[in-house]
Amino acid sequence: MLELIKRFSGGYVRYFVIGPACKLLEVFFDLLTPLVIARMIDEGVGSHDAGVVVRYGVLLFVMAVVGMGFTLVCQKMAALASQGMGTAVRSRLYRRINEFSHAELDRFGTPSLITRITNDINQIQLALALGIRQLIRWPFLAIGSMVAALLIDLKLGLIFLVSTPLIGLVFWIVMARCVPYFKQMQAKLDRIGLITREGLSGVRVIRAFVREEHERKRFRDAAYDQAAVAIAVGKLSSILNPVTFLVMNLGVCAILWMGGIQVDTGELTQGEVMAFVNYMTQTLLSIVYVANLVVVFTKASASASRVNEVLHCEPSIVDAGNESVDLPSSEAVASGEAPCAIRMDGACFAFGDAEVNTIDRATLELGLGKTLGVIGGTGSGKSTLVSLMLRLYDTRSGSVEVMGADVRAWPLKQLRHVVSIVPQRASLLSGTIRSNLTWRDAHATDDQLWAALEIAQAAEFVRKLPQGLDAPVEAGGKNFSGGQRQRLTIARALVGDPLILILDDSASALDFKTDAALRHAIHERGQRSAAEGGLPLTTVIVSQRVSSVRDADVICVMSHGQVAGLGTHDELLANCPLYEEICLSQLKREELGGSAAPTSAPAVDRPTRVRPQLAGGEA
Ligand SMILES: Nc1ncnc2c1ncn2[C@@H]1O[C@H](COP(=O)(O)OP(=O)(O)OP(=O)(O)O)[C@@H](O)[C@H]1O
Repeated sequence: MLELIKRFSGGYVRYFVIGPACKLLEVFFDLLTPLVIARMIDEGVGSHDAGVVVRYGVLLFVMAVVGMGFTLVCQKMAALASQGMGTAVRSRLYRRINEFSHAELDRFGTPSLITRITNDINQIQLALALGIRQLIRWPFLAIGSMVAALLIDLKLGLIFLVSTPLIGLVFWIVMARCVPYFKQMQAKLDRIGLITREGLSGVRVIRAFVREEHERKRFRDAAYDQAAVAIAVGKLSSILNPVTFLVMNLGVCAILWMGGIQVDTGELTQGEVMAFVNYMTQTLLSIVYVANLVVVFTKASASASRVNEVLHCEPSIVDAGNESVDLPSSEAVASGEAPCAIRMDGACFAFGDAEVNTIDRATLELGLGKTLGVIGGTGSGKSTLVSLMLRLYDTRSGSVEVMGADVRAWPLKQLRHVVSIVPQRASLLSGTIRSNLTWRDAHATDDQLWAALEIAQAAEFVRKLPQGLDAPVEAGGKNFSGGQRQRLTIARALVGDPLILILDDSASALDFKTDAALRHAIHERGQRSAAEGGLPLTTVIVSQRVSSVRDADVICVMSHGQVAGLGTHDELLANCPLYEEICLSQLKREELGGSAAPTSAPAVDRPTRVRPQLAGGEA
């Protein structure tokens, strides 16, 4: 917590000074009040002098108004500092999360990051506001009241010296037991967040599979789990108030009893006894508030360590800070001297600290303008393989090169402008079609957007929308069908003229005809840019469908994270049993043979070098 305050309190130091200073002045008036009341009783009430009572009454009123003025200033300072600092921490946290590579996002998990940026920062803001408003007030009020009481009468003060440590001890014992529960409560909140998020985002499929009861139970269990911890804390702390008030009231009784005797003997006045009772109440109530502050600060400290954990986590994928990578010239492409568009050499990758590689010694080369098809069973590593090509993850060993330069040497922005991916899950943000299409190029013209929509086979349905490019897109694109969402995300990836386009199973919701038309249009677009003197478009198509990859220049067959086969459709049919098996599971044998000429006619003279590598790494 202190670390966050040190780091983010920069522009708010004055609020941290003025706020507590005002509070101190307010405490001064609070301490003075019992003395004024004592005078009012002794000098006014005791002698039946209404004038004196009114005078002291006016004084008390003025003190209350001035005290309230200080309170208001302090409240304002607390609000400005806590909201300002909270916003600064939240912005920094959000920035840091955006810097994270997929590895860090996997490590923390989205629900936990959401809880940290919302609930945890709220706890910190609450603690900051209460800190400014009350951290000074209650300890000073407690100590001040005790000192004032002892100054009035030392003997009666002994009651303070017994009751205050007694209550302090009870608080200490209870708090020591409660504190460990607070951390648990935050973790349990994370779980509730996770289940809520899964349940709400997957509500359609949950209903389709009649899993409502199961999901309700899962949520109920998580909520009860969290409630159990909260109840345990509640039970422990429930003894605090009764004990405090018991001790306080016993103390008041003792003061009235012993004070009464002293009033009889003339050692004390009635007003002083009343002042004593007020100070006693103030002291013990202060301890209650201090204990509440301890609870708030303990929770905030648990939250602060969760926020710090994210802030201290360095993104594993950072820009090397290099100048931009030079792209091959069209002359180099024409003369066949251009480097490969993509080259992997023994690339290995594993998620987190896993011992087994998810991608194991992947080696392949793809010439500029060529098409790579990636096929394989579910979970064989297709998506992970292509995510290495735009450095969403870093390899453990081996290398990945794009246009002849290691992906680590590329400025990330340039790499991700050159390589454009359409992820497996079509993701659209609320806004308009235009705002979703211009992610890669904010200045794209309408003509460019329509051209991308045409290639993505999306122009027809967008044209039918009354607002066209400005048609609204709801959160997650839920006002579009799965196939329409996929086509819009493909169009988005095409805007800004990428040189390498990766389609990660992103046409799965399209019918076969539209899928074929899409691949044809992408190929034509590559041909056009090459003919116009630009660099040809290189395409990577990840798919479970043989029909989507069979015409690719190179097909990479993935199995258990390894490249089990690499070659054209015909070559693989001849030498990769796994590929043949996949083909036969989707096509009749007579549909397999004598593959048609590739639709993606070579755009460059440089042939794609094929290095088949069988499962287990043997060549
Ligand atoms: N974020 C992750 N953390 C840990 N393991 C993961 C993660 N993402 C994927 N995996 C695992 O890595 C393996 C490869 O996953 P990947 O998504 O690359 O497979 P895929 O071939 O694309 O599958 P599919 O065709 O079903 O999309 C799987 O076993 C999967 O469980």
